[in-house]
Amino acid sequence: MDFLHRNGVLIIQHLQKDYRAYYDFLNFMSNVGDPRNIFSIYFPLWFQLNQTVGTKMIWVAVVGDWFNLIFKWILFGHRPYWWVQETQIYPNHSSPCLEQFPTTCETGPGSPSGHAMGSSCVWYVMVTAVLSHTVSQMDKFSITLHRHAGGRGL
Ligand SMILES: O=P(O)(O)OC[C@H]1O[C@@H](O)[C@H](O)[C@@H](O)[C@@H]1O
Repeated sequence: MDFLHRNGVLIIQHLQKDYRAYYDFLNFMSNVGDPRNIFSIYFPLWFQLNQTVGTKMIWVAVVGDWFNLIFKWILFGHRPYWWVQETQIYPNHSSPCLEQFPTTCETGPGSPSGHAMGSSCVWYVMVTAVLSHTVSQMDKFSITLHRHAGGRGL
């Protein structure tokens, strides 16, 4: 397990160091996808626009959170931010310094990440809804165009 945590820490360091320029973008994506927005914003909003998407949102929140809870009970994984302080694999207090953010300051088990699971589900539902809407609009447009061209005998 230490091998996994150590590599996870390396990936976090890589992202925090080499992708600093994308901080605002990544933080924005993470905040927009925050599952806590489902109940207060996305469900009421999407239910007005499209009941199927709104219902999907609620199912994503309920089923996704339930799965996350079960997986957390099974794995009961460390969070990298406290693992680097507690592990003995870094000699002489040379543990890496990881930057923390408000959403990472949680005290429960960290694996699998509820935020990562929830956000990816929220983004998946929203992106697929927008894509299918766009495709159906394009289909309607091309049918109209085809009929129009056919009517003119082109
Ligand atoms: O399991 P993780 O990654 O710490 O994420 C859990 C948190 O993820 C956040 O997105 C939710 O808004 C919180 O309610 C939740 O506690």
